[in-house]
Amino acid sequence: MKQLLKNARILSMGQDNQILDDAYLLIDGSMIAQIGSGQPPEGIDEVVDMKDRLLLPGLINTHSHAAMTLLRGFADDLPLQTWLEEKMWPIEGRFGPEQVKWGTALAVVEMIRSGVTCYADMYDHMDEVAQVTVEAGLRARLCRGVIGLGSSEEQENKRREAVQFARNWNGAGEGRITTMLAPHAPYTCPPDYIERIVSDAEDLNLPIHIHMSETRAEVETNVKEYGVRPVEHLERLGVFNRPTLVAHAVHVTEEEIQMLAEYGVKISHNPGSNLKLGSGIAPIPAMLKAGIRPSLGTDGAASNNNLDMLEEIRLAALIHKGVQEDPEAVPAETALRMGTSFGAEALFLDHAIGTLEPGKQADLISVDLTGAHMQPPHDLLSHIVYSAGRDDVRDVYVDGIPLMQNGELCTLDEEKIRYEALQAFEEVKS
Ligand SMILES: CSC[C@H]1O[C@@H](n2cnc3c(O)ncnc32)[C@H](O)[C@@H]1O
Ligand SMILES: [Zn+2]
Repeated sequence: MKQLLKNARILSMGQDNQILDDAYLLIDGSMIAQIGSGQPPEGIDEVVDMKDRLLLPGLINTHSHAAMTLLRGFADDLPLQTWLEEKMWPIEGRFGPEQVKWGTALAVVEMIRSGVTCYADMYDHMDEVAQVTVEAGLRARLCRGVIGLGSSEEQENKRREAVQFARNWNGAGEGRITTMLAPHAPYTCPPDYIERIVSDAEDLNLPIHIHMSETRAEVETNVKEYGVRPVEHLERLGVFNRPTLVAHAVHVTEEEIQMLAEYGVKISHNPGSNLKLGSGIAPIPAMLKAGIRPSLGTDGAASNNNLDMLEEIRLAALIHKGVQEDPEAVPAETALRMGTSFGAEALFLDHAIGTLEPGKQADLISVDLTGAHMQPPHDLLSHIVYSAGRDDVRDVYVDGIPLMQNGELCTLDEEKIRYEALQAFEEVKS
């Protein structure tokens, strides 16, 4: 089927950031076939008028725990370890497939509404996450996060489950679902366990996703237990010999940044979560100088407390300017790339998504340009980064399929999801 989105303004985020005016984007099947200005092609099955809308690549959330929407506001204003050990892990221990299913569905509604077309998720009961994602039509890189603090039998069961999930779902949903393996963190997985997971990742030819150097306390504990900081620790365990995406990387030195750059390790910067948990601020300007292209993630809704990628993009553009006392620390264009094309690279999907270019999958969003806060419309990239809000997102397409049109969800029953999610939370709250 051929769909024509016409009368639009288009920000492709390809090599340059030029905006096309009075432009069209032709979708053939699941892919972008043509982008141009002026007279649109003929022989179209469906035409959508995008007057007063800016088309741009879908936003890519490279680190989340979707089902944690059920725990939004459950425990605020605590440091990471207390928050995890005393609040999150006890209630997550009572989560079953129903909690993960409806918590994830709620997250997926929130993400689509705020312009996310692809997300990475690390959690438990991942069959539910994958099923919900396929039904919603979103794209995702999914992994069963494993915490190796239990008996060796428990460890092995979780590892087998993670491998099974990664094998079963890689390529599902007409290729929209891909997978990874995820040892949760150096402080929750013993070294030999991480090594076994690296070897599984090699066997399956899949990337690794892991939390790393999120807090100063984590780094200090790692030094006490293993004699080295987390970056060197994971390097010694062979993690970086695989394509790897690390979440956070807040407490990393210049030398460590150099090492991560040399190994081509991908970074998911989670400014909202890091600020709320008081973890610190990742040295993003130094990473950019070293040639790393950091991506952006929300983390779970219990530490953020939303899944709004436009907010993460704005935070990334603002906080580093403040910390560095340098308004050029993270320019607007870089911040938007962190939420789009750098996100695609972080999920090893840049051959398919991240920019609007012929030959790529039609994963795109439209943003309404008529709001008072979007005037005058002379620098639209600036407005997206510094001014737009999630309610400005009007249309969301993945693989050329509309998931939201004119603010109406096309694939999900939002009211039912809201109801079921609250029920699922009631069952586990004590
Ligand atoms: C084993 S599934 C994922 C696991 O990660 C926990 N989690 C959520 N946010 C964070 C964070 O910022 N750092 C470390 N771990 C986090 C979540 O509660 C799940 O237990
Ligand atoms: Zn996380």
